[in-house]
Amino acid sequence: MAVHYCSEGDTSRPTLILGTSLGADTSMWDPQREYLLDAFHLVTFDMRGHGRSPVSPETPTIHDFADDVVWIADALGVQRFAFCGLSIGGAIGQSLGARYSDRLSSLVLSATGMTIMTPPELRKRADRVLAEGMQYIADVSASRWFTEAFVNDNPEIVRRHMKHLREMNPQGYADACLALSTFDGHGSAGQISVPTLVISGDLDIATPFAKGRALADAIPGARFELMPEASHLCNVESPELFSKLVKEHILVAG
Ligand SMILES: O=C(O)CCC(=O)CC(=O)O
Repeated sequence: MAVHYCSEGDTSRPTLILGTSLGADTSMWDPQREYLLDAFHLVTFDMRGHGRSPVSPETPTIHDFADDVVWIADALGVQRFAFCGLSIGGAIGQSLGARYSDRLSSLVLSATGMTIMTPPELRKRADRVLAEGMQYIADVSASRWFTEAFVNDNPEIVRRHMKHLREMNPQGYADACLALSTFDGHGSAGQISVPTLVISGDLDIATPFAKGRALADAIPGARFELMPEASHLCNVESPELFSKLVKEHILVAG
């Protein structure tokens, strides 16, 4: 389906599409511009029901979100692209890797796993935001997304992320929770044939790094990198290291 996207930089460079976490919008990738625009044509997008994208006409699956990424590439006239996704964005990356290897040059799967949380937890979250709105999830998310040190040192950045979460459409958030609740990459990870890097933060409680390591072990030839003193939004907490890992992996993969 048609979703909102931003295309930046020199389109003659390799295209890198960046997929956000649950409850985030394209601004999640602002810290990467400084480090990645010199090497890539950068594309960011809002998932269905997030940011400026419309809510899905039906409850989406992770494959639907992945199909939207291919829709964006088609709309831009891009045949082959690299994809980097974080958390639910990493689940979307797994779907792309297993189903669209002809379109992908390489993959980075960050702060993610073959499953994320449990189906009952995700269904409960979806029910709760639909009943109560986004405030409750905004209240608990700062400590799940960022280390305590980052929250203390960067109150304005954390406030901006929580504001977006609080103000987003509960239906869009609930739909993405339900999509994640039915996703299980155990059966498909072995089918991913593009060069893949898995990145985890060592202090991530939302998607603990053991999940990232297990994902890397399940994908033929995948490499695993553990980021120190980093939590879930490790791209925001340590933009320089995160971007360096992404850039090196994609440029070496070619
Ligand atoms: O971030 C995601 O895409 C899914 C996991 C999540 O929502 C992290 C959290 O529990 O806040």
